[in-house]
Amino acid sequence: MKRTSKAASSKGSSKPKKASAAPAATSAPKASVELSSIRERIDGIDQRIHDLLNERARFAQQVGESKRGEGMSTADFYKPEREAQVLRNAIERNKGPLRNDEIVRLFREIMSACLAQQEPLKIAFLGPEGTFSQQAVLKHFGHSVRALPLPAISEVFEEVQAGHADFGVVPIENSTEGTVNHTLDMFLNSPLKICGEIELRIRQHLMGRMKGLQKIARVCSHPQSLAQCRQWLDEHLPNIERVPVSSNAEAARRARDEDGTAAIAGEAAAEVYNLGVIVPEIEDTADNTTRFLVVGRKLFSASGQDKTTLLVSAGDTQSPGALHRLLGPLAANDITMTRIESRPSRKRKWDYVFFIDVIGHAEQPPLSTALEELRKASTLFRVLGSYPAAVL
Ligand SMILES: O=C(O)C(=O)C[C@]1(C(=O)O)C=C[C@@H](O)C=C1
Repeated sequence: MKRTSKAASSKGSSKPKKASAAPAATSAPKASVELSSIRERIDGIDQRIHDLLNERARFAQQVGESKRGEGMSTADFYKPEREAQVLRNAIERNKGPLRNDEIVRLFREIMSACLAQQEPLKIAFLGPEGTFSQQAVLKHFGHSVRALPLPAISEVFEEVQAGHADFGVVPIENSTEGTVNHTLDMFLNSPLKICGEIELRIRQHLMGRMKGLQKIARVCSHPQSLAQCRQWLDEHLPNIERVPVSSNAEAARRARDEDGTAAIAGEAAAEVYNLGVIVPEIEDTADNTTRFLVVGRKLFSASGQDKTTLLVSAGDTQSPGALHRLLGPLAANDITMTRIESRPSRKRKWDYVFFIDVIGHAEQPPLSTALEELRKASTLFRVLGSYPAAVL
């Protein structure tokens, strides 16, 4: 079956192929000698890695001391542009056998631990524990941070703005279901800046305390997740009630506490709420991915591969050529636009603002030149942030 083979193949592909077994009786003593000598080599390498990790940590400490000397605060110690460069360098020199995503994960954790020596960053996210937002926090900042779950996207913005958290992580769009409008609308009135983006492959699992599909009376999940699995639900559970809830973690909690309730959520929720996965990977599109934004209080310098998000308006949206006036300066300066989204301005009816993502950093040409021209052509112009393009 499609689902079973997908899960099996993703596991199988990461396992190294074993050499075919040699005859047991004669080769066993030789194999154990080989094994112990290989393990000796591994112990020696571990010692070197360990020494190098601590040597690296001491240098990172020195960087921290010099930053402190310049009067910087905890949030200022974090340098997303430098971290992106370290990770891109790691990918570039990687010759395997470790995969790029594993190498990136390991170096991410090393930087996370090095930075936490100075003081762990506080990262607010849309909770509770076990949500995809939490996974995004750990993917981007590593495990040596203090992750603060909050009940609403607006509270994530508020906590960062008030300085109670250094950064916030919020979902912005899903490759199957599109924009998270609530997040986009927060930028209309918030002074916060975008400091990073995170792409997370979303694997939705059907989970519960029951074994098969027969005992399921209702399926709970966040509306976005229910929508990402619509076709699968239509096909396999057509007459079962779908209950939208505030988060996937809340759905998992209900599946733990209520008879007949199953949840759609990620692996982390199954672990936190101690549920069995009934059917893995039920999302309708195979590369289902959510993009998250990191929000903070200041702008960062260029990393070499950056994106910029703009909030613009041309005044009367319904006048001839209004959108053309905004996009003209981008086209004239060869700027690549990766996304455009219109939202009600919330000032007048049928009046719209545009959120535009482009390739490049706002302070570097050719984008800086294009933005000067765009500023003149618009009635509302804000750079919401320039930030490193997601590394994997
Ligand atoms: O290069 C710096 O500015 C550091 O603080 C060092 C380091 C690292 O471990 O490489 C740690 C944290 C920063 O976010 C970026 C890089």
